[in-house]
Amino acid sequence: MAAALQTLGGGIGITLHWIAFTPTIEQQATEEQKKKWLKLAQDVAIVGAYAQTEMGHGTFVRGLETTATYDPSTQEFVINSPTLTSTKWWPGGLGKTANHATVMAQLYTRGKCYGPHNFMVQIRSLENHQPCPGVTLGDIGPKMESNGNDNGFARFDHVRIPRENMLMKFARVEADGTYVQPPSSKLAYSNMVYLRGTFVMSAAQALASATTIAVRYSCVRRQSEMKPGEPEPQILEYQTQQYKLFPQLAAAYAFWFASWFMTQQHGSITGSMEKGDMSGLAELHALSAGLKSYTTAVTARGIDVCRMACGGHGYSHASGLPALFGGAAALCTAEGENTVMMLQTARYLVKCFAQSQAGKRLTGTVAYLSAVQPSPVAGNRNMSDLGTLVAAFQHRAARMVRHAAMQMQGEMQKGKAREDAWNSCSVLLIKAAEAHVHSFVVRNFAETVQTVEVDESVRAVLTSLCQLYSLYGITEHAGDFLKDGYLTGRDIDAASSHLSAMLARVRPDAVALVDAFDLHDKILRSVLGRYDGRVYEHLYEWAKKSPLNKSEVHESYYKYLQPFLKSNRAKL
Ligand SMILES: CC/C=C\C/C=C\C/C=C\C/C=C\C/C=C\C/C=C\CC/C=C/C(=O)SCCNC(=O)CCNC(=O)[C@H](O)C(C)(C)COP(=O)(O)OP(=O)(O)OC[C@H]1O[C@@H](n2cnc3c(N)ncnc32)[C@H](O)[C@@H]1OP(=O)(O)O
Ligand SMILES: Cc1cc2nc3c(=O)[nH]c(=O)nc-3n(C[C@H](O)[C@H](O)[C@H](O)COP(=O)(O)OP(=O)(O)OC[C@H]3O[C@@H](n4cnc5c(N)ncnc54)[C@H](O)[C@@H]3O)c2cc1C
Repeated sequence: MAAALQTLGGGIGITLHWIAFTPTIEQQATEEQKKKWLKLAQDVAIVGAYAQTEMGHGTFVRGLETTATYDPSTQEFVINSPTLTSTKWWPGGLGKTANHATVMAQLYTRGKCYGPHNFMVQIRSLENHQPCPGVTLGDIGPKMESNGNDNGFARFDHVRIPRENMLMKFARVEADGTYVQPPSSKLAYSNMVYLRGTFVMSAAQALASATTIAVRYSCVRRQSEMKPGEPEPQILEYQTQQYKLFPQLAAAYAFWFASWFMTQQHGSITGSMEKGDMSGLAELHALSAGLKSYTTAVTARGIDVCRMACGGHGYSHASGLPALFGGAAALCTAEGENTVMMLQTARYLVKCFAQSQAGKRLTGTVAYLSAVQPSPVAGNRNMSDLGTLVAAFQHRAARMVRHAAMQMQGEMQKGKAREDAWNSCSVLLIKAAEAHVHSFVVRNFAETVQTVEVDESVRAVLTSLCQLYSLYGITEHAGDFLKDGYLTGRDIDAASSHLSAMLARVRPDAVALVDAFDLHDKILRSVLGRYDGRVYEHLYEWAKKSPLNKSEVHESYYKYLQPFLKSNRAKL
């Protein structure tokens, strides 16, 4: 049943029950509270939404307006939407599906505000699914994609909930209204860190889906003449088609491996946090925010490249690519808008750079910032060597982080306030953070292909894919590598020719590489990407099922076209 609900479309949105509501109980509820709600959620005996974003605030969580005011006389919290802009807006499943929600609200007790905290609120009757007293619910209307999901709105008119409905694993309010501080105020945000981490795998899956569709179709589709008089070639024989698709295919593998690292990091750091060691939280936040931002942005662009590479049929919903693009586009905004998330990573990098300047030895994903020499040693580099490529990306990132941080220091030395200096350098900061995440993805890709337990012939293919991904990144951002002479023009030319060689080397394994994602036709939902390659027959069958083909002459002819034609003919 639960699995069936997961796939239900048509106004039933249960995705967020699984990826946000239930994990929030797991991560933010006490053991007592888990006994009350966790099994109900896991067995889908209740259906929940994660209600944080409001009409007026999504990014700035500290600016949320919904209030939860503690009433010690009844030991209840009063949940209220004081303004129109405080209306909860966007949460998946909130409109028509969920009967519970974890509501993020500003906590007030004894007249003082303690900032955003999570509260469990029943929003619909378990008997007849009608909204509970004081709760107004609805769907926010059609969206770019995912219209099977009822992203909804909710308003609360002084809705009373028991004190025990505050998720109190970290912070709590005692019966007399005393607020007990959490180890870190950011622990209330821990589920967002978790969800951002899962978006890295969603991005990898989405890009894997798109490249599977486009590569398979590019082997079915024959078009034009490569040589006069010869049969039309598979469009995948064109180097331009390989240049479009293979870097996206390589990125899908890169992001898949990055999501493995993200999952492992999340597990290990949250494990330490359970024992009271918060030292890894900052790195976890910076990594999850940066990887989510970088992988979802590259994925959305990459899916559209795959769509365009499939010509007109790529633009049809039969391809599955428009829906994938719409979904991936959502990942760029949801769970922390990409710009804001990359700025969070930049904030961490500037902090680490300052620590490194003060002599601290950096560790983890920023360790390279301490190690990289500012003065580059130019020379003929072996641009097919993975170690050389990784070092180039780390040098680029270190240079850009140093440049952005020094620019900011310069602005402050001119008398600017830190916040103004930050804002006037934020484009540089974003580019530096992107370079940092890019270097992490390349390094992780290289380390994974060198250590993953596979047959040596498979390792050789993965190594070519990693070289292709890295060389593509260098040629696409050549200026960053040339700027301080770390790479020379000859190096960039060498990178370009190696990239061409990699395109040709990956070509024979391209179909095997997408088949390895093992995405069933039922998941791909694409006529172009069918495993059996029978595109044309199924394209025709798909079109015949179009609602417009239910009648030979559509009713619109009689309503509009016929009278219009008649009146025009009458004027002749
Ligand atoms: C095989 C299948 C094939 C394909 C299928 C796959 C994919 C298909 C394609 C797509 C998928 C399909 C459809 C897509 C549809 C929908 C997507 C699915 C689900 C959507 C779910 C979405 C849910 C949500 O959006 S929930 C709401 C999310 N909201 C946010 O994320 C809000 C973002 N804002 C914030 O987090 C914060 O406001 C902030 C920006 C971080 C600022 O916080 P704050 O102002 O408090 O902090 P400061 O910036 O001042 O920094 C202070 C200090 O705190 C540290 N900090 C901040 N946050 C954290 C944190 N989370 N953890 C730890 N530390 C944190 C920060 O670093 C500072 O530290 P220092 O002072 O030391 O520097
Ligand atoms: C498909 C989908 C599903 C969603 N599901 C949920 C859900 O289940 N639960 C939930 O609570 N929310 C959900 N959301 C809401 C989502 O979390 C917010 O849309 C997101 O956090 C962005 O906030 P916003 O929409 O208010 O945009 P804003 O924060 O207003 O951002 C608008 C623009 O302003 C820029 N900006 C904002 N702040 C800064 C800054 N400090 N520096 C630089 N630029 C800045 C942003 O970069 C962005 O370009 C969903 C959204 C979508 C699209």
